[in-house]
Amino acid sequence: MGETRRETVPALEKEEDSEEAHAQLDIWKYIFGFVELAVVKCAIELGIAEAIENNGGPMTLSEISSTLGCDPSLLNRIMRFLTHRNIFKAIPTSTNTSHGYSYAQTPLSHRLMRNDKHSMAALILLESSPVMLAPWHSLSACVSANSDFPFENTHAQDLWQYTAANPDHSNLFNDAMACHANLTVPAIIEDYSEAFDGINSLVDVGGGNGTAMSIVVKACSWIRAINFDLQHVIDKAPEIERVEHVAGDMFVQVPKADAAFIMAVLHDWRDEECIQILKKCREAIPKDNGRVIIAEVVIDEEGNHEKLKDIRLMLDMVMMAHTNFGKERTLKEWDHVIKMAGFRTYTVKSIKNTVNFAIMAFP
Ligand SMILES: C[S@@+](CC[C@H](N)C(=O)[O-])C[C@H]1O[C@@H](n2cnc3c(N)ncnc32)[C@H](O)[C@@H]1O
Repeated sequence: MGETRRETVPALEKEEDSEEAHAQLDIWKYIFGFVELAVVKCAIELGIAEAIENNGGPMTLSEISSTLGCDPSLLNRIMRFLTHRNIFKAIPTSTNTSHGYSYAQTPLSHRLMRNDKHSMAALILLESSPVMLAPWHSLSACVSANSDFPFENTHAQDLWQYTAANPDHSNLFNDAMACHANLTVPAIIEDYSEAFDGINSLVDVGGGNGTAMSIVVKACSWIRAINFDLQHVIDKAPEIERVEHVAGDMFVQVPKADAAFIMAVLHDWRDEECIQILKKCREAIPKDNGRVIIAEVVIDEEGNHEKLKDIRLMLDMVMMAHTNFGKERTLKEWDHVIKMAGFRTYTVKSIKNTVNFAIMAFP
């Protein structure tokens, strides 16, 4: 019998092989990265989650397709894709004559409903709209030439001019921001209620349609709130008890209050503009015991929570595509703008289950 010889594979070669194998699979994520967004948008537009919810329980494919007026074989493939990603749950059902599935809601599918308290539908519809997708095609031109801004290059106006001139897009944008507020503000109140202690009046700078302040005044009955935004946004804002809507320009003046709240606004602007906005917030609050509550992402260079870090880095890319100079900031970058705006001191607190932090700045 001949001797069997076993070659020893050097560790480095093994590692390279495994990296190669991972790359071969991982690259598909990037080739078809858009598919998840497109199919989820399709599910929202069809109203699949609403149909199951209105039914009061799981539905078979033929029940969903007849309710929605869809082609059953195409819908079957959509449902197979969505259940594979745990967006809906497929429950095996069998009768004497057939085998199949019933489809049930999951926490993720609830987020695809337009009127659910956890709805993210408007945010998905905004990000998947042709208006917001088109600028991504100009990202490399912007980075290499460092001149053209993707959104402005595509639409000949910046995001704020575009929303002012296009009421439908403005409505979609404000509804999407309301989803963001519904997600983030209760989390801040839950995790950091002290932020609102001792405040009788609060102004939300760039508050959109007032969703954030409607949540705050409900949770903190002692607070009277001002929702401050551009005229065309305020014109469409619904009436909210104990919330006064005020139109204006945050670069000129912010309405006076005991404290200012500013969420997902500063990341739209470059440092010089941020400093200007923060100075206007500082002027709006009392010198001795006022505070500005900044709800924003902090990019953690070290990154100890990979999933959240990934979302924060994606948001930074979104800022690049949709604003002229906007960016998500590291703690060092926040330190710079807050100090340059004349604040004496500040605290930073991460908010559980959200990508946001609450930075409290004191004049
Ligand atoms: C990204 S949205 C954030 C909305 C809201 N704070 C939230 O987090 O859901 C930015 C907001 O800033 C408002 N904004 C932009 N420029 C402004 C200005 N010069 N003065 C006041 N608000 C402005 C926009 O209309 C928009 O509502």
